[in-house]
Amino acid sequence: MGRTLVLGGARSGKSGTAERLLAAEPAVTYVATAYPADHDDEWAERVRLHRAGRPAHWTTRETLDLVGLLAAEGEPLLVDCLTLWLTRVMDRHDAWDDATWAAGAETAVTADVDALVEAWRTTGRRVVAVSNEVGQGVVPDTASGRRFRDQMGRLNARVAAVTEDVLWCTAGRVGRL
Ligand SMILES: Nc1nc2c(ncn2[C@@H]2O[C@H](COP(=O)(O)OP(=O)(O)OP(=O)(O)O)[C@@H](O)[C@H]2O)c(=O)[nH]1
Repeated sequence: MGRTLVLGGARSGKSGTAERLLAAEPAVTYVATAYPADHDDEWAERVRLHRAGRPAHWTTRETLDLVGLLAAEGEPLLVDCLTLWLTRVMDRHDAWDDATWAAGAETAVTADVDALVEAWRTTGRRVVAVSNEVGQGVVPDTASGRRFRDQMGRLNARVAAVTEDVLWCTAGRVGRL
């Protein structure tokens, strides 16, 4: 049992690292928080390759309901990834615009993040989550980009604070934080 957070940048090897951690499990639920494969052609091809690369006995769930899955008992979960989860939570609450952010979206996003962190902290399942480190590039030139970067950094830090094992992927190599 236990929690593992796998952090890194794009194409750093995060997903493969997370999959290898659970390779010996007899059953795994892969939780895809990304948009469904009909999002666009390039995305559909990526999703197809990811699916083809996963063990055939794994189950795939496409959902944002991480809290529900973490609260339930069951086989290990591989959550890929917290970055798309946050993106879609911000979409759902119309959180990109300054006016809507101030008018209630900040409160709604914060409540969802609080619930996720608490569910992650208290889960009894073996869980591995992948997340992107998005704060090491240039400062985004839009307010919404800077807001996302800040929210993502805080979410990663809050999840890491209640995680036994935090791994860092870069250039296909993995280190332990
Ligand atoms: N909707 C959906 N998304 C999936 C599925 N399998 C994988 N994904 C998504 O694919 C994304 C990860 O793939 P990439 O974007 O290619 O990975 P990356 O972050 O660039 O690179 P790595 O660091 O190597 O993982 C995650 O957001 C997953 O949710 C699936 O079956 N359905």
